[in-house]
Amino acid sequence: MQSSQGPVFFKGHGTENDFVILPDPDGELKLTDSRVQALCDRRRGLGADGVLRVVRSAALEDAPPDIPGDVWFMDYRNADGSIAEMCGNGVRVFARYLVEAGLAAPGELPVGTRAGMRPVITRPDGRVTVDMGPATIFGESATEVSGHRFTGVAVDLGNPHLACAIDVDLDALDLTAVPPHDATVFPNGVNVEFVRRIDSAQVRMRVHERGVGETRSCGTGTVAATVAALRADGRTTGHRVVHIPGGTVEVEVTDTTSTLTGPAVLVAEGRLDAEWWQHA
Ligand SMILES: N[C@@H](CCC[C@H](N)C(=O)O)C(=O)O
Repeated sequence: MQSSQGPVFFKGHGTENDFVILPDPDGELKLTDSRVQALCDRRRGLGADGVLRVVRSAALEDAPPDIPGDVWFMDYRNADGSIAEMCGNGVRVFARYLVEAGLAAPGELPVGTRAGMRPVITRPDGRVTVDMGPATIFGESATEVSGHRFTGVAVDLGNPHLACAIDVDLDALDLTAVPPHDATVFPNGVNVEFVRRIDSAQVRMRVHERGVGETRSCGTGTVAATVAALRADGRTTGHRVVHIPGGTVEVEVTDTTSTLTGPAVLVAEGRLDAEWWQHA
């Protein structure tokens, strides 16, 4: 059977935070909320936590002013169609795609995002490191999940996080619903992380992502969680290995920036059916 030919897509993931990648160098695709929702739907679409549109920044109608015109821009959407400023796992998968597609040379490359430029390094072993910029604490807040009240730090990584260092069984938390949060601290919603210390070098984390639900990993979330874990150990800088349900990443927090290192995998490529895309 030959289906009518719609846009090309790729599928990839970073520690099982999965994405549909849509190459759109000249900004020609009309990426509506309902198309994003259909693509990300695990039954009627391809299934993913989010969509990464690959567009030249010069072709973007609403490019942030600090993004040069000649870089590749990661236009990120959550599974519910909402736009987010930044995605730490997404930007690593995005860089892997650029290199595999021959659009960038392996090694160091700059990626434009709504949170600003993010320098990325692709490594021969398949791991990708991204400079996530400063992880800025902008307050303290609280949430309540499974009968427990948790306090945590509000962390800005371009997108908003509430990261709670906790001392209860992580697996016992029900993260099905959006954790309640203070809308005066987080007027645009929030990603909520729960992080538990294993030892002085490692932590475990679970996350409820804004615009998605519980995911198996969140790159910006692992950095926010590291900030909270370091703080619980009386530190503001340091390195942590972060174990999430979808794998393991490494985070370094310094006085001026933070880095995230982990795998980035492409698993498939294909074409959307033109009729499906048109009606999505
Ligand atoms: N999974 C991402 C974060 C994606 C955006 C987030 N859901 C938001 O709305 O801010 C990551 O790896 O950082």
